[in-house]
Amino acid sequence: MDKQALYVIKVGGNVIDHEALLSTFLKNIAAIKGHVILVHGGGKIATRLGDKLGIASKYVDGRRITDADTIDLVTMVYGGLVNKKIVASLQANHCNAIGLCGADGNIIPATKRPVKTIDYGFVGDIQTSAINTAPLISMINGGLTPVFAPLTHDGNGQILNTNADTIASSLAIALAAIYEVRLVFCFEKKGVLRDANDDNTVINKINRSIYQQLLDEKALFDGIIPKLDNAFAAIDNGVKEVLIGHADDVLQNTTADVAGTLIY
Ligand SMILES: Nc1ncnc2c1ncn2[C@@H]1O[C@H](COP(=O)(O)OP(=O)(O)O)[C@@H](O)[C@H]1O
Ligand SMILES: CC(=O)N[C@@H](CCC(=O)OP(=O)(O)O)C(=O)O
Repeated sequence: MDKQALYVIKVGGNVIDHEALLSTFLKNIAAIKGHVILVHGGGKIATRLGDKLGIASKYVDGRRITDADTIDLVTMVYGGLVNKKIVASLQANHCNAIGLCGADGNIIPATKRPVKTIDYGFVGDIQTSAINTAPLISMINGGLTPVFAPLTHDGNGQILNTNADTIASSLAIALAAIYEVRLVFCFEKKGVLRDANDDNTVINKINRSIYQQLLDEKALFDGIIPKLDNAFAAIDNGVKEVLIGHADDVLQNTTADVAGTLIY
């Protein structure tokens, strides 16, 4: 029997932080025909609320250094504020969303990142083979739309902070045996751009050699690099298609006529 399609969709902090963009995006998510898992970030909001609370944010290689105060902050922001607002908004659009983090149903166990030169604190690394897909599959097949906050757990009661792109690609890989998975990264740009400030310079397709070329040309910086690494990890591990595009194009990116950047 042919596998059913599943869209694993990730939305980032710049969209979540923009009321109008987020509202349109969630309307579109609710309109998608077929199975969807939504993974959200929210780094920008956590940074802003942290500043108000006197918890300064520090990133190394795109990953937040997560000390004891910071893990409490991100648990509140990602697992509470952002996750519940998204779920309520999807419900208002008649999409039967259910809010989760990696600890719920033990779906995403993780290991605290070992200290090498950098101590990332309470940051979790995922082993894709450890993901428990059974509760997710029953939710999806039961008509629910799981909405994941970027939090995992160590199995001993400790919540861990895990990058949302990594959660999305790990879930996509874990579910690729069951579904035909398309992973869609949604952000505030039209795709991977030749010139990061010009939305008219979308690169339609990127393979590993083009990726290396773009790195050599210094056309890529900041979060787009780990996003592409997660995209290639997905493609290398059974995910059928990976797209990087604008949040406004999410509906189009669940069709054959895609907008943005295709990773192949
Ligand atoms: N060539 C590029 N094309 C697109 N974005 C780029 C490029 N180079 C750097 N970037 C930056 O990468 C960011 C996307 O990564 P990130 O901030 O982690 O997004 P998100 O929070 O949505 O996951 C963009 O907002 C942009 O500033
Ligand atoms: C460990 C780590 O860095 N976790 C991320 C999780 C949030 C995230 O990924 O948010 P965006 O998708 O909006 O960037 C963080 O705290 O920033």
